[in-house]
Amino acid sequence: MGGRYASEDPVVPQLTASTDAGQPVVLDPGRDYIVGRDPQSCNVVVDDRRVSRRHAVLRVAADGWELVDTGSVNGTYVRGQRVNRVVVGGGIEVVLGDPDDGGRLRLTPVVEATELVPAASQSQQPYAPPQPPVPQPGPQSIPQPGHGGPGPAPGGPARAGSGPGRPGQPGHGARGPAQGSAGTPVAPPPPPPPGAGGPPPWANIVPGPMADPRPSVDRRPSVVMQIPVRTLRIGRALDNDLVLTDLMVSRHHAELRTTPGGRHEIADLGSHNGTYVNGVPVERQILGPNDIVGIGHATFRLDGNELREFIDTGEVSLHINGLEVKAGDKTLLHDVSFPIGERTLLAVVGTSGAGKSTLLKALTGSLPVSRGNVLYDGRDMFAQFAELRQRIGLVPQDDILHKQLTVRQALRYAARLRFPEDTEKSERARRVEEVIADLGLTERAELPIHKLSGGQRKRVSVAVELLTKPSLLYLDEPTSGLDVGSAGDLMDNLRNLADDGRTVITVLHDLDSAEVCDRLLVLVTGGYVAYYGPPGEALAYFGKENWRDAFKMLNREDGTTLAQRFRASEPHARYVESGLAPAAAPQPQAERPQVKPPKPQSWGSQLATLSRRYLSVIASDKKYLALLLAAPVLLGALCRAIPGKFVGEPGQNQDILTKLLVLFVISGLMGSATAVNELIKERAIYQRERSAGLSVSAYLCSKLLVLGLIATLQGVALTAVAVIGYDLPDKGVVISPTIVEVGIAVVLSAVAAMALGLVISALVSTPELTMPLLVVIAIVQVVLCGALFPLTGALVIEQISWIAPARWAFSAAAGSVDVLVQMPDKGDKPDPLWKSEPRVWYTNIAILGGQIVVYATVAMMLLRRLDPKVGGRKGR
Ligand SMILES: Nc1ncnc2c1ncn2[C@@H]1O[C@H](COP(=O)(O)OP(=O)(O)OP(=O)(O)O)[C@@H](O)[C@H]1O
Repeated sequence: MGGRYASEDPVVPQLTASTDAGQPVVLDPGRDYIVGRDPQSCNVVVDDRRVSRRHAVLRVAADGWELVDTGSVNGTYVRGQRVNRVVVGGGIEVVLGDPDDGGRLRLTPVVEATELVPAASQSQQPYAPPQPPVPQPGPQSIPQPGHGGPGPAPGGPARAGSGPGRPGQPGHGARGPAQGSAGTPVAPPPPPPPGAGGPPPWANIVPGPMADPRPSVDRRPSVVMQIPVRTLRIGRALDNDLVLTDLMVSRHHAELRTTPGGRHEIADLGSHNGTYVNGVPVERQILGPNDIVGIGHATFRLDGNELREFIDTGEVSLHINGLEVKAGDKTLLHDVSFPIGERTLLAVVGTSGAGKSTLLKALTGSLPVSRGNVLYDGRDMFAQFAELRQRIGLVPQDDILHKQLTVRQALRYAARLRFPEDTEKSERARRVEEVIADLGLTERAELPIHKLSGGQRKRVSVAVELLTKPSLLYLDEPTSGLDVGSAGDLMDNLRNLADDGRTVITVLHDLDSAEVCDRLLVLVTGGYVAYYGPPGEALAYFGKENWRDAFKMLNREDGTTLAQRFRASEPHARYVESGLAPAAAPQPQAERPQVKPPKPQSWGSQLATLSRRYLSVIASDKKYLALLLAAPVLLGALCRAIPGKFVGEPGQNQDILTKLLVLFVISGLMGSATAVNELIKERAIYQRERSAGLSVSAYLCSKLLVLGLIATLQGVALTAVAVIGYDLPDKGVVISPTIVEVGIAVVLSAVAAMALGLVISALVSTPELTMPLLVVIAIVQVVLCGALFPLTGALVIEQISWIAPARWAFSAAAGSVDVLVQMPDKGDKPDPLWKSEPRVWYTNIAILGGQIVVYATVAMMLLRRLDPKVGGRKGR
């Protein structure tokens, strides 16, 4: 069996207790051990005068080994915090007698050496070797209990503290090392040797017990401490009373205060990621006995005079109960229920249009569900989504990367955006290097992402998501487009990520990749579950020899029938029913208000980071940069090539309208062309970052700022090349020399057209649509600028022309160069906007400025419509 320890006890391991002096002591479960200064009466001696003679006791409790302070004078400390009781979990260091330099005691569960044996011996003797099911026609070939069946079902016999967990890890009760504690690394199960027959060794290991539906903070707290009489300040900085070494936590995050009436209140100290009570962000709130406080990856609960703390290191279970998703009258998912244990890799496969992406969207809160719920570590995920969304990582199908940046640059910008503003550069850099190493990207860290292979690029996307240490990692078809080798490597990476202590759920189109998964969910048309269980048993369940035949059958048969058949089956009883918590019956849910994601960074900081990243992206694309610089020069020269002057014989200058027209068509086109693709091409990045707290306005302003700068430089260059050297009136309408006035109109025309380009970019659903729309804008600008025919009094056309930046920019410049004086009088009614009067010029310029604001606002509204409607569920 997997997870076996040196002890006879199937669950609780022996414990090594080591101090700075003397030999480590190995303790067997089953009796109590006294820790203290007195060598006569103590089993574990800590030789320090501040340690009490009999200071604490070490023993096995329901949640594994615990150390309980037995009323010592100077106290017991974990990470500087005085504690009454500590759960050892995967290993912990406690300090006795003084928080800073007291006697150190390291407690580490003993893992048998055979747990870490190399692949060959593992594969010969798998952890819980199932007999490969014998494929036989018809669903009756489902393996029967006790006939080579899998290990204990989720929530069944493998209950907390009474059965094996995942291979190579301690039993449930012995898990959950506190963050920052000296956890014992456990080797993931190795892959089977090439060519080895039968299911892989992990195929039938039931991932984690789930029978106890209580949250981990109740079931297996990492630390239990006395609530201090005074205020307890919680945060990342070392000067806090309770230090959380978690980059999602602000330096001074929250305070637990004792009120004069003896009650306890949690108060947020202006943290970036928020303080939550029962999943809802609070500024301050009196705590009741049932309230769960969430701060970063930590949860707290008051229990009498004790404060229980649990650090979510990723080892949490998930129960999906009766999920139903509707779009209008159409039901996209029908009663989807399954449990997922800790450290599980789940593959979601199915027929085309079966609802795989819909399930992922529902689970990540981007699509409302109409029935059912999801329990994350025993907590209603949708009700507490504001807090729990921070534990979710999502790798969409499209890469969430700026491909021009290097791997390291992309990760550093992502870290800057996702971690609280008060994180040090060095802290972020450390985490970036960790994920680079974890994903095997060290060799490629300085390469631009576009030079990486598809599989490597996907790993960078995964690395971005891992920055914040999510407990749940979702991936949408990560292997699509990859060759078999790269897909296999990527799946091995996912396998390792799950083994390292998180739940990984991936949609797959390729069944070959699913073999390394613990569980397989097969969805069929209509959003029905046709199978949930180990991948190795699926074909036998369907009574087919290969997946081609299985899918033929799944496509042919009705979804309701397949779902009914599965509900009546042995795998359903074994892998679904027994794993669902008793209180998990599907419930219709009331509508809940949407809670905005926390903003880890202030608006200004986001703007600065986004603008810097955008500039880096442009600067690293040398060809694009060269084009941006060359365009105004070449097009300005073209404008110059048009015969005629800006100032000629009064009443005789035929060409002035043409020259001005071309000048403003070019400026408008340049402005729109740079912007029209900008939002649509990075929509996947935007949507992912948005759900992680990106501000829409900061994002849009970063585009306006950088593109506005480009448009300004291009407008100045265009004016210089096209106009310098020509005679202009000595004085402008308002500003002299006149070329400055013309330049202002050109620049504003380019910037307003850029903002209009952003509207289009936010509006379209695919990049292909932008080019036709760009052509439409260009033509509208030409026709409606006023140069081709008189607009004044032309009903409808005149009003439509108001939306064209060229209409106002052209008019402002026309006033500056005295067009009404220059052009021949053809008897047309003179355009009142062309008058060389300050009031008219200011009006033209002000409307151009207004257009920039209006177009930017429209683009922002269009971006906002991409936000998920609710983070969780909607009313029926
Ligand atoms: N907003 C919607 N309104 C109506 N039907 C929808 C909506 N979104 C998805 N659907 C339908 O729901 C079904 C499931 O779609 P989904 O994209 O989840 O399937 P899928 O299994 O991921 O498909 P594929 O494997 O082809 O990507 C499809 O029939 C799809 O047309």
